[in-house]
Amino acid sequence: MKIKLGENAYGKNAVELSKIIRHADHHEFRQVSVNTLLEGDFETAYTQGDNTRILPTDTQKNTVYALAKDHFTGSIEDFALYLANHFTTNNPRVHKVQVEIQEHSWTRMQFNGELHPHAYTGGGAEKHTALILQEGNALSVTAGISDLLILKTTDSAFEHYIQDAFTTLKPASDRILATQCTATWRYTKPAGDFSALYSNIRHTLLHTFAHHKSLSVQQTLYDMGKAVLEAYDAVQEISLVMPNKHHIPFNLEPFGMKNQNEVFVATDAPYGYISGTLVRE
Ligand SMILES: O=c1[nH]c(=O)c2[nH]c(=O)[nH]c2[nH]1
Repeated sequence: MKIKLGENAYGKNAVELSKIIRHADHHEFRQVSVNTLLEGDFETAYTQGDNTRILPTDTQKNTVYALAKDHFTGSIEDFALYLANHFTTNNPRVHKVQVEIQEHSWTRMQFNGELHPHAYTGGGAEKHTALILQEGNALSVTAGISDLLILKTTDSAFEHYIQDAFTTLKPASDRILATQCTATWRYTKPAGDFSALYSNIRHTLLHTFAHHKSLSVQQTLYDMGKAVLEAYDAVQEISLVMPNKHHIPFNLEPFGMKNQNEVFVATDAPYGYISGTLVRE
């Protein structure tokens, strides 16, 4: 029997890095988690235990911290591009590099309308994400938001679906719409003002979610993605995952009370899983 090595890659995951950027009048605090992944001419490491071509994952981790000192000064996209380029140009055995960064959101405290110079509150689960793929000179930049918890208390319905022998769901003309949204979008070019693009795209996603009259999560997902592609030429395509975090009306009739769409059971599981990618035709 002949066996050969198929696809393979190696790198360091969850390199947890925080940084203070000291500006004249305030401290900027950043916290990221970095994954590096190398693909290339590493077959003999797997087949023969020959490590002579291997850049250890420990060194990859050290490289992230060392290069952060002077090169993590702006967006996570730019830092990931710098890291990918470093691994590509310094390691001829590497054919493809993937650098993935997740940034935790920290916001400066505000008192009497003034931002505090060095005290922060955490932003919960929401993260800004970036993924760089570099293959020689070819680069792709994908950015995104993960775990964006959003909810609206009206302007959401779900009706006119299939009714079969197992249907118990009641049509809802006015329901809570809640999701922990993950959005990822690929940029057309590997350069740009990625920080400004990120906050503008985030704003467009939120604005569309808030202002649109939803007939389903599927329709809301489509409208959010469409709004981004219409507003930003820099975005080539966008994917959204929007789990439906159900809030189910609680039956108050046994207590002689009418539930006027006010009291709900918030459920974790099971949950609806709605996803979609929007592309330019
Ligand atoms: O927006 C929704 N889409 C569905 O596909 C679905 N299915 C369901 O039970 N509730 C909902 N809501």
